[in-house]
Amino acid sequence: MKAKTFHENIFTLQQGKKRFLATRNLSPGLEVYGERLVQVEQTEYRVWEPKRSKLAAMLLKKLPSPFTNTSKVLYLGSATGTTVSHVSDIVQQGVVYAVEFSPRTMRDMLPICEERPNIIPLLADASKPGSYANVVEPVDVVFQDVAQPDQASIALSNVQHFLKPGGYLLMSIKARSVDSTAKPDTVFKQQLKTLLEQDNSKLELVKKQKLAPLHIDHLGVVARKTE
Ligand SMILES: C[S@@+](CC[C@H](N)C(=O)[O-])C[C@H]1O[C@@H](n2cnc3c(N)ncnc32)[C@H](O)[C@@H]1O
Repeated sequence: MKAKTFHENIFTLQQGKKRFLATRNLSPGLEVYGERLVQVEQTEYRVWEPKRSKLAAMLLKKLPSPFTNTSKVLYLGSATGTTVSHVSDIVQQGVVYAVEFSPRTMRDMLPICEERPNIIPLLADASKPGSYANVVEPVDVVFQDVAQPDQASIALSNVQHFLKPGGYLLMSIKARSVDSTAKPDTVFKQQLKTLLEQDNSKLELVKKQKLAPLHIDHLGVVARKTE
């Protein structure tokens, strides 16, 4: 098995003709959700399955990754922490503020936070950023995967509260969660308009890319805050 740097703490592992995306394990010896651990030379990696993670799919689809080893990240829609744990691997010296509004789901993520001190769990509604403004500091990256009808507005209000100028928003827009009757392309256009064309948006589009076939009717978006 060979490990090749993909970006910062993100790697591709090559075994014969098979390639896997993986992150460097922040908690060696511990898996988080049943993912494969792979040792290459002195380093342990956690295999990151793009079918289970919109963020992994976005990176594989060549959307740019703004993460560094020290990034501060606001993660909206953390669910049980599957992808959050990989972000925790990627920003080893940084911090991940992980927002989830379902108490049951959040409860499943808490054991992960005990092993990973760079994750700060926040039981909160991402559409009310003021409710966690006393905890979250200005961040380098906002990642959003809440699958809600008002996804773009939720992303925008968090960007306005927390994203540093020059920072990046990454989001996955799920067309069917916004409007299950409209054509996905119509939904994507309308959500991008909300995100980018409001007077106070201050976001410029860097790249967008559909995530099919890994995630059907999802659009991955990367935007940069201009000021
Ligand atoms: C598609 S799942 C996220 C999957 C996760 N990002 C991953 O890759 O492991 C969406 C999550 O967002 C949460 N969610 C939806 N609306 C939310 C809101 N307004 N505030 C906080 N969490 C929300 C849901 O409870 C659900 O757990």
